[in-house]
Amino acid sequence: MKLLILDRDGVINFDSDAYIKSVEEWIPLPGSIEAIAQLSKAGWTVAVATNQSGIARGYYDVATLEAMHERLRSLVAEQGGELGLVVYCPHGPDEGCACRKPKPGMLQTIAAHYGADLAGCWFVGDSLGDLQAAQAVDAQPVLVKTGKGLQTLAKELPVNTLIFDDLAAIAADLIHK
Ligand SMILES: O=P(O)(O)OC[C@@H](O)[C@H]1O[C@@H](OP(=O)(O)O)[C@@H](O)[C@@H](O)[C@@H]1O
Ligand SMILES: [Mg+2]
Ligand SMILES: [Zn+2]
Repeated sequence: MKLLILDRDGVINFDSDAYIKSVEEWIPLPGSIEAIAQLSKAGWTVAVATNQSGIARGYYDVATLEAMHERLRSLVAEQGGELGLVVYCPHGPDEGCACRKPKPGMLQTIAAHYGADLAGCWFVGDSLGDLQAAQAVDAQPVLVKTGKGLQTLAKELPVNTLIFDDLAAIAADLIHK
């Protein structure tokens, strides 16, 4: 199956060092909603794997987080597309969970949900941890220059990392391949 997995903050929406703490603070990056809709209309299943330590830190609650994801889902639907499974890690960095990136737990959850193989599956992120999570399960690490992407570009990346300007460029590449 054509499965594409996306990080959320810095890939789909603007990120902030102060965390994205409300639906009002959750603002799509230019072209990202259209990109997801076009991919889904072209037969891609688009899923999301996002760290949300703001939950553990008490910055926002699960209901607020899910309202953000409902907003995302409805915006994609308005463009005629369909968003797939959204998986989040609500834990803090010191909790030792299995789901927080760079651990690949969320990618594995998504793959199991769809009965899909992660080998070579594109996982698009803006942080090194996203790329490392992909690498851990032989998925294809893909870096975008939005969000924290330009800072990440200056770090030592997994050798096979693909680099794109933004999610719209990824959609154009995958749809017109
Ligand atoms: O990029 P994704 O995984 O969708 O979500 C990242 C967010 O959960 C937040 O992750 C935090 O990292 P720490 O969780 O504090 O290490 C910081 O980088 C915040 O700026 C960022 O908004
Ligand atoms: Mg991110
Ligand atoms: Zn977790």
